[in-house]
Amino acid sequence: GCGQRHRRKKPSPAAKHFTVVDYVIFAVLLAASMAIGLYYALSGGRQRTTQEFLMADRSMHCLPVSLSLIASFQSAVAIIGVPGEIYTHGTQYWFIGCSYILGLLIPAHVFIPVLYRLRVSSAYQYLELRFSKAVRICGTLTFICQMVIYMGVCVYTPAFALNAVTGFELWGTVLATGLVCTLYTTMGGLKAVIWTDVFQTVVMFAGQLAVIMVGVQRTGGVSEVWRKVWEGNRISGLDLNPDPTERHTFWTLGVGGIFLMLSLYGVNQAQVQRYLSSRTEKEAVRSCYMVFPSLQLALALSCVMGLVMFARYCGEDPSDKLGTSSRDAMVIYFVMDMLQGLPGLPGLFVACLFSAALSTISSAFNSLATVTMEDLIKPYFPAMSESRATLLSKALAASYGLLCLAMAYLTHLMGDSVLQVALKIFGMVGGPILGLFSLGMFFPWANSTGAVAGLGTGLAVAFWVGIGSIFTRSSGARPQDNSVLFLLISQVNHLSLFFSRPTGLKRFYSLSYMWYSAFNCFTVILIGLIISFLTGPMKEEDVTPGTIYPLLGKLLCFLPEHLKKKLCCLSSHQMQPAQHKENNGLGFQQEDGLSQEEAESFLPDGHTPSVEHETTV
Ligand SMILES: O=C(O)CCCC[C@@H]1SC[C@@H]2NC(=O)N[C@@H]21
Ligand code: NA
Repeated sequence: GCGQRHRRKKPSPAAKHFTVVDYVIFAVLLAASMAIGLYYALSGGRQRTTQEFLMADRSMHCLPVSLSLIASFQSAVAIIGVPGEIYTHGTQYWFIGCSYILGLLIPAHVFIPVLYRLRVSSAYQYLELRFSKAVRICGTLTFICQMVIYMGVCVYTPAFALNAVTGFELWGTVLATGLVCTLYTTMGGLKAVIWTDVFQTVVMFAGQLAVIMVGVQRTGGVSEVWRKVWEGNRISGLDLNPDPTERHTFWTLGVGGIFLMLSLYGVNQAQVQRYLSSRTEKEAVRSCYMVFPSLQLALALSCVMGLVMFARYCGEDPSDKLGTSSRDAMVIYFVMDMLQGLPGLPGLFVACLFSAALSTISSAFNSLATVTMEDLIKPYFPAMSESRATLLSKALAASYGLLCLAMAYLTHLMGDSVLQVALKIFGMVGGPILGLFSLGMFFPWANSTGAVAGLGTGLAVAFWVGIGSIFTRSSGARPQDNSVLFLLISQVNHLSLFFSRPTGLKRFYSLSYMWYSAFNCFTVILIGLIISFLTGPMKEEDVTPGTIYPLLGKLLCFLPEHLKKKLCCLSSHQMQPAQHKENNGLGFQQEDGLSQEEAESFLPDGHTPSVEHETTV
């Protein structure tokens, strides 16, 4: 127990109410977001071209880009799910912070240089350059599925949690959030999405900080909180258990988490679009570096919030007070319990919750509209006028908004821990996409057949493990017994009993969901290489310049040049040098000139330096 010195009075019953001030603060958040959307709809180029609407005229500075990068994948799921995780299982999850080092360095020095120099708008254009149009379409469709499901979770989470505790109108909130977000994204384009992300990230941090400060103060101060948390052994040590079915260890979080980060910050369209909207490549790399401290802060705030919550309730089960055993709803209960009687603070936390949700959903809308436009429509309608293309992009953003509301309802049927649901989605779908890009960038022999076969196998295995894990109770979220999904599964349960009889398969299903990204990534690469060699590997000269990252060359950089050339059978010219004015290897003219510093990177005799020197880490 917590060694409580005195019998604490039972917290007041669950029904917490908002004062008018709280609703006003929530309304101010929505209005401010709308205002930013309107501003960018009426200023600059007034969102008349897809270059502006989808790529922010490639003019962004690193500060807004870095805050927008964090906001894109830090939604209400983390704000609610992480404290619930720490409350229940202790601070083991905090070790995911170790994965942020390589999880951001590799995107900064591998993925950004390759993708930025190809001057693409959609990350999946890379797949056409490296492989074929078919591979690009498969990548785009996979990304669309991933983000549509993820969006549903992000819209549903804050509304559900608030409704469970405060009676906050559930579907009215989902509708309000979805509509406001759709409006400012459709009106203001990527510029509005990035600047609302900046504003919403500030609100998000402020809300969490307020809860922590009031919570510590009301739970008897820092030392009292530390004592209770320590005695409740919620401070987890370094768990070096190598067992891959162990849910959270240093390996699943610190190493498995790297692949999760690479799938998000390396190849996910939402993040790639932000890198590509930067003024120069160096600005994009800088924004990636700047993500690190803010991401660690976001992680720390949500973990500390979980510890303060533990100090307050000492591991008590909330179900009697709340009517649901969901830890996620308990976090809201804790917040309302702490902020009760401080007018405006509950409203600030609600604004924090919805800022987290809005900034993620708007990034998803905009990136979905971009890839649909660039990958699925433009190639078939090359003659489409700029104004029609922009109008269509806006219509797409709006329709994705409505689709996301439908997905929110589907989330109603999924497991109970939203954090686990979100991380599983990233692992099951983001992992194979990371594998596809890695196959293309690091293995010159890989061909299109191998890429498609690899992706297909990777997704099939990913869903096999993911769905299978729902049967085996050990590894992850279980749908609530009354949920439709559960009833569906229990119909086939006898099948699963049949499957899960051999321990091997049961162990396979029990793989920690934190390994999904790595496991699925390697499956795609392995199958992709095998099929490529079986169907005739690609030759070095057939590979489009600039689509290969000379991994071998980098790893063996200590070798003398001539040895490297012989060994890596890949000379450094494979890596696209910084683009020259007239042609960017894509066959179409570059809309805008190079930035000053990129232009200066050319040597006086016009020879473009081999990228080796430019991208040395
Ligand atoms: O918050 C969400 O919407 C999804 C859960 C967190 C996604 C991953 S976890 C590692 C990285 N750190 C973050 O803050 N978000 C991503
Ligand atoms: Na967010």
